[in-house]
Amino acid sequence: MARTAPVPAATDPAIIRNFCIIAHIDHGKSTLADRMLQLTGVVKQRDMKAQYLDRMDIERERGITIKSQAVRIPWEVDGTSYCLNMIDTPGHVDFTYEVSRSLAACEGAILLVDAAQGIEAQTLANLYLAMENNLTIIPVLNKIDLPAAQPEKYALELANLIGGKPEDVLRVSGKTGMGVEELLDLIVRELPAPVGDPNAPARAMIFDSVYDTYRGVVTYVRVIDGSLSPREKIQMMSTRATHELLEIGVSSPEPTPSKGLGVGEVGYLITGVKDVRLSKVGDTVTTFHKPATESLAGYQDAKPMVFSGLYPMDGTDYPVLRDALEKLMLNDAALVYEPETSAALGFGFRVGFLGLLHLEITRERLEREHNLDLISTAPNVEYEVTLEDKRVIHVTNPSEYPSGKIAEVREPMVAATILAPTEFVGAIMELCQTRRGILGGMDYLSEDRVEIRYRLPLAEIVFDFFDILKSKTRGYGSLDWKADGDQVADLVKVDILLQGEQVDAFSAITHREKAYAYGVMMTGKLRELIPRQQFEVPIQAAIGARIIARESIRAIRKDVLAKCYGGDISRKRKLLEKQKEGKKRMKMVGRVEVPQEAFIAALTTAEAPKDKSKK
Ligand SMILES: Nc1nc2c(ncn2[C@@H]2O[C@H](COP(=O)(O)OP(=O)(O)OP(=O)(O)O)[C@@H](O)[C@H]2O)c(=O)[nH]1
Repeated sequence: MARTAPVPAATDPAIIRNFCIIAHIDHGKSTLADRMLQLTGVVKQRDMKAQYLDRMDIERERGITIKSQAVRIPWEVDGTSYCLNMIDTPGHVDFTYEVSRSLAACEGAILLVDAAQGIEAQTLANLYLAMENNLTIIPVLNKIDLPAAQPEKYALELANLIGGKPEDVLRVSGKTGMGVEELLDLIVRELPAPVGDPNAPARAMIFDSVYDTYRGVVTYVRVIDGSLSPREKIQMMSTRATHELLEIGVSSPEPTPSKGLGVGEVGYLITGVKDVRLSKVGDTVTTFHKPATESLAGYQDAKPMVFSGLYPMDGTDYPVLRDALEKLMLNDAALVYEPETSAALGFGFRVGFLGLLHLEITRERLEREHNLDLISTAPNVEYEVTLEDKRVIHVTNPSEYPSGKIAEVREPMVAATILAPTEFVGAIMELCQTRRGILGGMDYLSEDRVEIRYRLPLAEIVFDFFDILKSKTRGYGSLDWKADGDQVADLVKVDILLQGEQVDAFSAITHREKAYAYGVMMTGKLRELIPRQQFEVPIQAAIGARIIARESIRAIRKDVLAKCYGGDISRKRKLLEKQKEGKKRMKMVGRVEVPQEAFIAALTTAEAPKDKSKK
């Protein structure tokens, strides 16, 4: 990596401005950030690649930002050189905690809204987070170069939302660069300079922590009080663990060592630790020799919300999966896992994620970076089960759900915000109602757009809720949610049995009223997916000993030689060999042969089986 001369220790806080850009997904945050880097000469034209800050391949391919980064940008206003620190925030709802820590590192936020789309659910969620952190907000309309842009309409919407005049809403285009210089000027003029006590014991907040193969964990911090210097011994206030500061520096945007970081500054620390868990987002860094007594507010441990079993398609890949998860964990403090076994799927892991996107990204990284083929079981949430003897257990896997003696079950809830054009209100309410939602309130943002708030069980939205919302609102609906306590729920475990044998991978915890629908759906699906055997195979769905749905696969003797007339023995042998090959990929459930594909298809296709009369 290219490194320039060390930057001096401690910049005068009066010339520092720390800001982030907050926006709904795809409203152009990364493009605007790129344009700023280019305009200020931080990144040379020839080095510019689209979305400079999105470093991970998957991020770039999917066009989403997962990990935040901070970049120092010089900008001159009225003859004074200012030092702007731009902190990039992840844009997806799964990473709300990381967003909130990035915001806490700033004094101000650019609230970026697509001038052709208007305010969306994450615009609001991020705005509320920024307000909770007392940030100064600069409203900006982006993509005004688009023919479909309606700046007048949405400037009014924004002004109504945060107070102020529509004409004060800046209009820019991250694509053409229009308005971006004015925006940089506005950042200097409108945002307050950081304040802190330079003589107090050091306190710096970690807002990001990433694992780098060559340098170990790189920790991004914002100094609140005091200062940090190279070679100093630092201490993490949550764990009291101490590390030596091997390198300290700023990103501009390549890592550039500095002689220290003072009040209000943003930079990175390298201590040689190899596990991001030792340097957690939200934690306070202080020095060992002059430790602060009080850590900064807002620290919390990442809490997994969604659990899924991950199994290698090929059982011999289990050690590869184990090593891959171990490696990934160094890079992802939110990931938790433990080994589990399934009679149907073999050896695997139960993995906890922040949300569905986190699950998808993790799975994709495992498959891509470690060349693995994986099966993931249907995602579920964590239930708190109180038994009759008062013992409390936490269930993240349906097969661990106790079969009786349950006093109470509690399920996690979320507060969801949905934004959509008013014509879809009926459809959205219907969807939320069928998902056991309770309407919290409704506000009109403008004549034709409405914000609807629901309290919903997390289990009802983790799987396909967003996709259905999108299709019911013809793509216009947006969703954001955050954890909102828990509630007592009437839940049951539905088991699926093949010829009387329970298949653990298909068990599900559902609301009592939905158990029947799940049973019918799963038995129907399996009837289509499992090939006929030489005997009849009953497929049943059961709650405890009570059968709630039943299908059966009729018996057939599959004669692979039927097509072989004539006496060509070598051809016959080939066919028999082929049949044997196929058998290897079969799993035995009791006497029933189930192709691996049937498991995967049953676990991955969410929709109910097609009309059976066609078969
Ligand atoms: N016409 C036009 N298109 C833009 C502008 N800014 C961004 N885009 C396009 O909008 C899409 C999304 O832009 P990104 O910069 O990736 O959006 P983002 O907000 O960073 O997305 P996330 O990282 O997923 O939150 C891309 O296809 C951009 O090319 C703009 O000013 N004008």
